[in-house]
Amino acid sequence: MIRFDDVSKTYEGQRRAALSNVDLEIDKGEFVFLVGQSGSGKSTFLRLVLREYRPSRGSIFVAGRELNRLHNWKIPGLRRQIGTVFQDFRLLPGKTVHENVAFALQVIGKSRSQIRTLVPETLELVGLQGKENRLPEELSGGEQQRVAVARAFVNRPRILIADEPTGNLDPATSVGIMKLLDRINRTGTTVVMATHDSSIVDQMRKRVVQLADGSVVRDQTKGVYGS
Ligand SMILES: Nc1ncnc2c1ncn2[C@@H]1O[C@H](COP(=O)(O)OP(=O)(O)OP(=O)(O)O)[C@@H](O)[C@H]1O
Repeated sequence: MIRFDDVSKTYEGQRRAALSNVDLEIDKGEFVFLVGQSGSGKSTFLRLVLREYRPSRGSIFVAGRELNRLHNWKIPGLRRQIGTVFQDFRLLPGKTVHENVAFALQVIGKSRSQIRTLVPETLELVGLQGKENRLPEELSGGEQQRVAVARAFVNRPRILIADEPTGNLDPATSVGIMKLLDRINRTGTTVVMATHDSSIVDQMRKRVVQLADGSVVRDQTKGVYGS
């Protein structure tokens, strides 16, 4: 589903590479934690998958596409296959829970009848039924992150990318969000999650890829946070 072939990325004006010589393959349906110290290259990896940047060297394949060869006009099509969740939720503040999730479908041209089915179904999946008409400010952090997960998943993407999704949540709430991501993963969606949350990684026992200074230094099935 995602393959990096000898990928390096040096940002403009930087001397040191943010990623260097990364070879990594993530199969369909896998759940992978990306760990490593701040600045080790986790977000850079995720941003390359989204084609927010191009690699300086090497090839990246995502959902059957070689990203170096992807025309700019095909980038929205790529991103439709990839749901994203971030630490800071990124909800639209003036819109209700229902509107936030529906908006993700409107922008990709889904019909009103599809939206009428998919949004309630997904809000139920994330446990937010009954809260459809609330505004983000009327929700707890954990609930806001559930909205963000619903928005990322409502289109049933093939890949879900999560960058520190539990970074702003307390431990009990974080466990709830992880159960949700696990459930989404069990539907066949590939999940790649960058995190500093050692207890979550240790509890879940999924594949762990560790980066250090832009290189993969550990790739462990059913891994733990620290080696
Ligand atoms: N837009 C950018 N321009 C220049 N350098 C960047 C940019 N984004 C990241 N970097 C640099 O690339 C390296 C890797 O950063 P990256 O954000 O990928 O790390 P990270 O592992 O996600 O860190 P964190 O855990 O703090 O989010 C760092 O040295 C960082 O300073």
